[in-house]
This record gives sequence, C-alpha cells and structure tokens, in this order.
Amino acid sequence: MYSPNPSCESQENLQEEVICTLFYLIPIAIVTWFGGRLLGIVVAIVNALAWAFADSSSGHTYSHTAIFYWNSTVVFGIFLVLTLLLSVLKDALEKQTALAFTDYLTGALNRRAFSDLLQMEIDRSKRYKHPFTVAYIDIDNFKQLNDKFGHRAGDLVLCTVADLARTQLRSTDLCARLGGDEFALFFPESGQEAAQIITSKIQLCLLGEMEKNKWPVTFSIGVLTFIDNIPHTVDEVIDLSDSLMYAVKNNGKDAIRYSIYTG
Ligand SMILES: Nc1nc2c(ncn2[C@@H]2O[C@H](COP(=O)(O)OP(=O)(O)OP(=O)(O)O)[C@@H](O)[C@H]2O)c(=O)[nH]1
Repeated sequence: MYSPNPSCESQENLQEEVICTLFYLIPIAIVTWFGGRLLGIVVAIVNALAWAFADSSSGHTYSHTAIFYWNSTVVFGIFLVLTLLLSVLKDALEKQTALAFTDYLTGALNRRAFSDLLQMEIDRSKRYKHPFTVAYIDIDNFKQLNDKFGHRAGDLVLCTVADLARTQLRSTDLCARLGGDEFALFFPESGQEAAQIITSKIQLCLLGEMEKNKWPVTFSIGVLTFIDNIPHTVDEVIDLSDSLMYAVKNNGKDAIRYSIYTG
C-alpha cells in the first residue's frame, strides 16, 4: 500500500512556491530593462503585493502572523534588489556602449566610429557618384589657453566646440573629435557651395562663443569636397583634409580654406 512520505510532500510544496516566486521576477526584470528603474520599482511593489495576496489566500498557515509580514517584506526586498541591480547593469552597459563610439569628454564621435561611418559613406559616394565634404577643424593656440586658464577651461572649450558644431549640423552630418584639439565634420551629399554655407556659419558661431567667454583661441579650418576620383580609404580622406587645414595654419591661422579634390 502506498503511504505518502511527508518530507517528500513538503519538498514538492517548497518547489512549487519557489517556482511561483520566480515567475514574479520575470515581469519585474522585463519592465526594469525596457522601461527603466522607476517603472521597475512600481512593478516590484505591485508584484510584492500580489505575492502577499496570493500567499494569504492560498490558506498558507504560519505559526505566527509576524512571519507572513516578514516573508512579504523579504520578497519585496528581493524584488527591489533585482530592480536596482538590473537598472545599474543597464546604465553601465549603455555607458560602455557609448564609450565605444564616442569621445568621453565631448560626446562627439571618436576617431574609430567616425572612420567606420566615413568608410561606408565613401563607398556609397563612389558607387552613386555623389559628392561629400569633410571639414577639418583645429583650435589655434589651444596649448596657451590650457597654460593660462587651466586644463578644465581647455576641456570646457573642447566641449563647447563640439556642442556648437553639433547644433548647426543636420542629423545626417557627422561630428567627431579626432584627438587633442582636432575635430572633423562630415557633410554627405554636399558639394562645395553647401559646405561653405554651413562651415562659415559654424566658424562664426564658434568665434562668437570664444569671444563671449574671453577664450583667446581661433580656428583653422580646411574644407575639402570630394566629387570625382574619391580616394578608397578613410585615412586618405582625413589626411587630405588635414593637409588643407595645415595650409591654413601655416598661413597665419584663424581662417577657412576651401578646395575640391581632383585626384
Ligand atoms: N584641456 C585639454 N587639453 C588637451 C586635451 N587633449 C589634448 N590637449 C592639449 O591640447 C594641446 C594641443 O597642442 P597643439 O597641438 O600644440 O595646439 P595649439 O597650441 O593649438 O597650437 P596650434 O595648433 O599651432 O595653434 C596640448 O597642449 C595638449 O596637452 C584635452 O582633452 N583637454
């Protein structure tokens, strides 16, 4: 004759409870990950209340009523910890992902991301025979500014340059910090005339802001348009634009030079 083993029965009950509690975690995890910390906390509270309600209506008896409240609090604590851990993990992941593509200081694209995107644009422009323009911007006398006003002021200038340039750009344009005090802008589908309008506007805007803050720097800018015989590699495109910017530097700084690449 079959006689149920009480310890086996209680083990099965325990297993059921654990699995049910785990099910509460799934919506909390999903909402926290996709909806954010605040929504996650709301769902954690709702789920903890649901858990307490289900527990009390299941006929579960405790040797002391305080145990029910203690268990409910522990369950809520677990839900809350999961919410907080997941939101911290997501923030960290987002930061890491952003750092892989952007410059930590200015938020502009970093050299690697800029090169990858530019390579795609070069391939597209070559295939469809569309022009594009690259503007290479170097801050003049930046070292002196750092020396006179401090590194933090220098950082602020770099951030201001990136922010101002970005406010003037279209969503399809790119803005990157290539290193130190050097920035590059990319204008797809833009010939020299269109690039002239936008770069002179950016230059005016930058100079105005520098003057307003009494930062003694100017900008040397080389703007190179590619129409035919577009080079194959990003490095060539960047080096050519850099050389044009250097021509401005060697000619007294604080100016823009435009050119069309002819191969
Ligand atoms: N504040 C700050 N300074 C930086 C950063 N990265 C590089 N620099 C400084 O930028 C300066 C760049 O110096 P240079 O390339 O000689 O530039 P410059 O003084 O503008 O000289 P010209 O370009 O000839 O006008 C160096 O002093 C670097 O230390 C940064 O992230 N923050």
